[in-house]
Amino acid sequence: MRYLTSGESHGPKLITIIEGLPSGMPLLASDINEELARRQKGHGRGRRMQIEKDTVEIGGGIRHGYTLGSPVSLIVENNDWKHWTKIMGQDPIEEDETEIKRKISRPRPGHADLNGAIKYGHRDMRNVLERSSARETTVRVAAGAVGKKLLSLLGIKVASHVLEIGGVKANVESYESIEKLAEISEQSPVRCLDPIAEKEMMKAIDDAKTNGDSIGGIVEVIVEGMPVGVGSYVHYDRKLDAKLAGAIMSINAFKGVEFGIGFEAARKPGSEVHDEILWDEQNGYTRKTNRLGGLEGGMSTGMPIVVRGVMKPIPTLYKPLNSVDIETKEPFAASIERSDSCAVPAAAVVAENVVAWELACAIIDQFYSDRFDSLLENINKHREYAREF
Ligand SMILES: Cc1cc2nc3c(=O)[nH]c(=O)nc-3n(C[C@H](O)[C@H](O)[C@H](O)COP(=O)(O)O)c2cc1C
Ligand SMILES: C=C(O[C@@H]1CC(C(=O)O)=C[C@@H](OP(=O)(O)O)[C@H]1O)C(=O)O
Repeated sequence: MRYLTSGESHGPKLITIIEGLPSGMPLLASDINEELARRQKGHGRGRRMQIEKDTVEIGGGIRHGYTLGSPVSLIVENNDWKHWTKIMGQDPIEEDETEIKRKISRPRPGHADLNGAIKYGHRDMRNVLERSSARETTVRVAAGAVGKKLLSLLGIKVASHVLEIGGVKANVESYESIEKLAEISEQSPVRCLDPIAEKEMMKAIDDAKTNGDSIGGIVEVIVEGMPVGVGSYVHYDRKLDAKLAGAIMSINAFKGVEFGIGFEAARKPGSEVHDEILWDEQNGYTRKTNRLGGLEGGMSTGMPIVVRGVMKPIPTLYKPLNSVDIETKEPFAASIERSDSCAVPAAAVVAENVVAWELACAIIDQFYSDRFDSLLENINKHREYAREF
């Protein structure tokens, strides 16, 4: 299964085409819109989120609430486009339209601007920033929501929460159930399970905004119900942990990823890292602990998958950073019009959906069928086989 996306941040629309979904899978626009609305929330977002109200139009691939097995195309309109029709217009422009032609020649530190301009030969860096913007995560979430729907129909649940913002850590040792975790994080303006940390996180975001600064954080995605043995140890590009790490790292501003106890493993002896194997009649093989986050040898262990990602602070700051104008080569202090001061809560939703997509792809690869009903049958047979192994 794969998807491509197209669209610029202030262009008319964002589009994704998903190929490889089985036929006969229930799928509604509302399944996707729910995830899109979740991505738009969170304390610390800028004015753009008040302009947009992301919903999908289904361009093809679905009939009467079920997938057809043909490519599914999803389209999200940019409400902001109406303010940008001249600057982002697709037709050639006249020589004297200087206002519209004004080029962005000042690269913003921390963005794709300078490297992208050099790579593609753009002297107007708008040609870079429009596509490198995290606006594109809208349609990545739309595709991820389809993956998440497929997983849920197979009994696999995905949820996320925020562990840290601007150095404020949530005190979360355990969670009651994945449903409860999803419910509590959904109610929090920063998607945090710890009510004390939640308030401190919100204050940290407000302080950063007041100071013209920005802050990052850590998000955690948890997956329950994955069958054992998905992914593979036999070749590098079939390793499930590598795919999940790539998916997290592909989110704008993400700079690190870890599974289970993650980097802490470097500081502990093996006896405190590896998960002892247990067996009982009802469940088959399980683990005494889940320090390795549900992954061993590039495959799922059947325990919950626990993956975390680190988001750097938003690079566009009201407090200007120094840069160099590519036309004059003169230094300047970057000034900006609008930006998020913290997008960690929104990024948790993005992380949840890119993880769901990757797992859905791995499941389709392994239990392949053109039909959803036999995909479900294949996975259930595998679950039974693993239990009796
Ligand atoms: C949900 C989300 C919202 C973001 N909003 C902004 C923003 O308002 N302003 C900004 O400068 N960067 C924002 N970013 C981060 C930039 O898109 C990102 O840092 C930039 O594209 C450079 O990519 P890199 O940080 O991965 O190297 C956001 C990222 C995410 C995931
Ligand atoms: C539009 C979204 O996020 C945008 C991501 C972003 C960036 O540079 O990544 C910059 C901002 O764009 P704008 O300058 O239009 O306000 C954010 O609002 C979104 O998440 O839907």
